[in-house]
Amino acid sequence: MLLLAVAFIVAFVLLLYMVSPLISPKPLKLPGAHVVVTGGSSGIGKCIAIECYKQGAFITLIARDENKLLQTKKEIEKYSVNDKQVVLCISVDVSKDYEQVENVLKQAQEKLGPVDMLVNCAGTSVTGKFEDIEVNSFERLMAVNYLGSVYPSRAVIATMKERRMGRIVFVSSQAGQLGLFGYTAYSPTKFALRGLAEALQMEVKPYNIYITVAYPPDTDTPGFAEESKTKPLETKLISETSSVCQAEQVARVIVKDAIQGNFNSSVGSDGYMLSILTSGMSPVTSITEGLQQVVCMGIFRIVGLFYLGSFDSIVRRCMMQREKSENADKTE
Ligand SMILES: NC(=O)C1=CN([C@@H]2O[C@H](COP(=O)(O)OP(=O)(O)OC[C@H]3O[C@@H](n4cnc5c(N)ncnc54)[C@H](OP(=O)(O)O)[C@@H]3O)[C@@H](O)[C@H]2O)C=CC1
Ligand SMILES: CCCCCCCCCCCCCCCC(=O)[C@@H](N)CO
Repeated sequence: MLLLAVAFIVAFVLLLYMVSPLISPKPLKLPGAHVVVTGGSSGIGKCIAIECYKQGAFITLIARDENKLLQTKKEIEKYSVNDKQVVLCISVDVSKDYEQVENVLKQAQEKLGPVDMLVNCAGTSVTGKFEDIEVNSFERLMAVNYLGSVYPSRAVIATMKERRMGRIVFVSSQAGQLGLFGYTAYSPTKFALRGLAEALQMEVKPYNIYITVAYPPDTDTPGFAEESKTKPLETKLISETSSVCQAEQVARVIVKDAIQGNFNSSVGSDGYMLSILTSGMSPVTSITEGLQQVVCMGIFRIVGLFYLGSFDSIVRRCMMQREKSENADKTE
């Protein structure tokens, strides 16, 4: 019996080793590469653009607000490593009209060459209780966070396939790995990116194109500050389980994983556990990653159950508090 188990494990490891040449992509070279960053004028997207620019890439920034774009362009240009580098700005809404997105990307490619890496970082959030969130917010978030990632990706994929190279990054969220109080409108848009990424990766892997899904924790950005203004208490308390990250740090990790062609990109120990725990049937990009998933998944589920218990008790406590203060108001 024991022998059989050992034989099975040895065979399994051998099998993993056999397919390893197929699953370890060659790193992308950033110097001289054309990197497009949607949502590149603020927060995580801006830091990703800076990180790539520092490594010698040519950058196209996409966002709506032209002033913010120009201001960011100036900021990024301070980090140039050679005098040929260019930062191009394009003002467009990534979620409105596919043809418009396709056109602006065509223009960007005429100026800076074919896109080597596309980072889909444009996104926004609305928090609140399910019944308090406006119905049109559900639609708007799906449009910006999901379709706003589909459109640019759809517009660059044909050229990437022709060139048999490329990277596409989807910026999801830890809230795209588990559903939490307050995120009924936001989480589904980030879960959707994972489904898109898995299906697309299977299609484009033979063309040497690699997809990365990033799952950042709460990160100190203008978007996060805005979100925090109206966040329910429950969401705040639950989120405090993990600390707020700096955008520079998150960006460094995302760029490193994208260059390497890792399917999964996470930050911090919570991020690591969540990614192992939710790896499901996602593609694996290294043997060590596969082995870590096999070994750790069960243990992390136990850890996760404790987290879920504490989240439930936060939600219950908040409800009781609220009822108490409502009753007090009534008797006054
Ligand atoms: N900060 C956080 O805590 C976390 C954020 N994330 C995700 O990371 C991404 C970036 O977040 P963060 O840096 O906080 O966001 P910010 O709000 O700071 O920046 C958002 C960027 O996206 C652009 N953008 C928004 N809507 C559109 C649109 N319709 N078309 C084109 N551009 C648009 C904005 O420019 P403009 O408004 O001018 O168009 C801006 O450049 C988002 O997808 C977010 O969901 C994930 C986990 C945690
Ligand atoms: C073993 C498992 C461990 C699990 C630990 C879980 C910790 C949960 C904290 C979740 C924080 C929510 C992040 C959402 C950020 C986001 O996308 C918005 N801020 C966007 O603006």
